[in-house]
Amino acid sequence: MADQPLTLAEATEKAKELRTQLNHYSHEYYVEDKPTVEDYVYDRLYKELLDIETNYPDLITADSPTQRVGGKILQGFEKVTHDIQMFSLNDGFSKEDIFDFDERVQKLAGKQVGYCCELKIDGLAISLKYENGKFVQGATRGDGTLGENITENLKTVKSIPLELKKPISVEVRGECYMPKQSFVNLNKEREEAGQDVFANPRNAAAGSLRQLDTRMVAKRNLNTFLYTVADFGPMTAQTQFDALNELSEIGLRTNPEKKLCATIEDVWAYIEEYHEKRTDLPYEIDGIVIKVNDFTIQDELGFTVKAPRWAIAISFRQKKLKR
Ligand SMILES: NC(=O)c1cc2c(N)ncc(C(N)=O)c2s1
Repeated sequence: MADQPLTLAEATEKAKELRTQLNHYSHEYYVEDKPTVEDYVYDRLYKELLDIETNYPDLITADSPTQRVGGKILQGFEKVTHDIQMFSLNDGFSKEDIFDFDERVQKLAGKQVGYCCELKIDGLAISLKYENGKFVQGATRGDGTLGENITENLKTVKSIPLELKKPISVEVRGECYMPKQSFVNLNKEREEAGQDVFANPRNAAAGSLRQLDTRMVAKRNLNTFLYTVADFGPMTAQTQFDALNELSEIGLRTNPEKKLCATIEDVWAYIEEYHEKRTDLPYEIDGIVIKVNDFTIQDELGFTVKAPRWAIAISFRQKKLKR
């Protein structure tokens, strides 16, 4: 005999249980890249939730996984003012530039300092605001002060949690990017459809996030790595390396290739290592970001008009690293 339809009370309880389970599986798959169930298990639970929401539309919540597929046609993107400026980085292009940076830092800090080294993801810089753990606003960098509100589009990016693991209010920054394979697949589709192809994954990611039809964005398989805490809220990290771990603990996706380097020689070894490895990565990088690890020293060094004195980016734009 066909299952008896659920009462509203049963449907409410079951929908809550399914949302929790599906969001957990989604976190494992999209944020941790370590799924513990097969796709068909996820799909079966998803269909069960979709059926309940179809019968009881009032049970649809903002953090339901069914809301990730988009469905809004936006009229445009409102402007967003970044209360905390999204700064740019000074660029270095050679080993000499990196060693000169270290010399300046040591002189200003009055001692040798440790560095947190991270891959420079070739995507689009974004800022994410969470209030009491709920995702409330996503914005582009824009000119660093004025960006565009792309919240609805970022809600379709599966690795951006709609709710953090802790009910805290924070603002974090990172990169939204298109994985290399997704870029190849998208351009193949576009070529077969007689459409212009994207020049590179960065343009493809930027073009995708500019779509006014959120259903289109949902199909582009965009991803993220978060790497900066703008508003710490109750977060307690005192160093960049710990902040990255704390971002991961609250449910945000961070890049696993980070390294704590005690000397600039170790930093240079990391740069050479990833200059070699970059073609094997499933996403494009355009360099390495080197930051003074200790936040107290970062605060002491401060900023020039346009960029922090405590960080530098080395570009991989040219094929050979200038040693
Ligand atoms: N413009 C910037 O400040 C940054 C840009 C980027 C980028 N594209 N990828 C990674 C990082 C990072 N791990 O800090 C930064 S920082």
